[in-house]
Amino acid sequence: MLKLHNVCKSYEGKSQVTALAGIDLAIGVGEMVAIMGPSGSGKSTLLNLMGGLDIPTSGEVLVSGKDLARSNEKERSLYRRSQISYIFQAYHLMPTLKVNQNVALPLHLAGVSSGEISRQVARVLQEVGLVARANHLPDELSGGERQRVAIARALVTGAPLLLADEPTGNLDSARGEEILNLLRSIHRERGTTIVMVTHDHHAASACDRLIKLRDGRVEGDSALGGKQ
Ligand SMILES: Nc1ncnc2c1ncn2[C@@H]1O[C@H](COP(=O)(O)OP(=O)(O)OP(=O)(O)O)[C@@H](O)[C@H]1O
Repeated sequence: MLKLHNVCKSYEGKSQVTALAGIDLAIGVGEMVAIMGPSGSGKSTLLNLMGGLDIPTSGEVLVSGKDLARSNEKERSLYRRSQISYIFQAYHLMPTLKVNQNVALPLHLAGVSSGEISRQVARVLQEVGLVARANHLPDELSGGERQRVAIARALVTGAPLLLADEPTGNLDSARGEEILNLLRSIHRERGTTIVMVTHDHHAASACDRLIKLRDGRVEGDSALGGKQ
């Protein structure tokens, strides 16, 4: 699904920072992959390149054979809308919209009809166990519930690749476990490919594969059991 060839990313500023220094990786359809590494090792930069939010300084980011690095902004925007969904540590929900409106947002932006939006939103709220909270505002919810809203919003478009940046980073271990179980069941039931950046070894152990970064390079790449 995704192949990176000799990907480098530098940031220009007062001094040049090399965030990624030659990454070679292939991620297959239906994999659930954890990315770990020390602070500053390039994890978020790598996730942004996979999501078409940024382009590398050199190298190729191939999606189904097409190079995102050589695509224009319009093509990358289409890729982001149709292929990618994101979840973040800080949820990034719209505070003035109710749960069902937050989840509906990507479908509104895609111009989907209101009948279809209602059906899809009801379906994903059921999937994440939040039907009873549909008319609540985000600040009336617990952290775990907010992350489940963010997951519902990510699922509603049916994108095949879910990118998650520290999805359990703000949660206690019980709530974190619920989110990991939910991601695992999405992976199993829908076949969604999931790439998750985490600092937490327990979260990583929910995945099938662990990629370790250090100083912008792949330091390790190994298969994990993946909890069933
Ligand atoms: N927009 C930017 N401008 C300049 N330097 C940046 C920018 N974004 C990231 N960097 C630098 O690139 C390197 C990699 O950053 P990145 O955020 O990818 O690391 P990370 O592994 O995700 O770190 P953390 O675990 O702390 O979030 C760091 O040295 C960082 O300071």
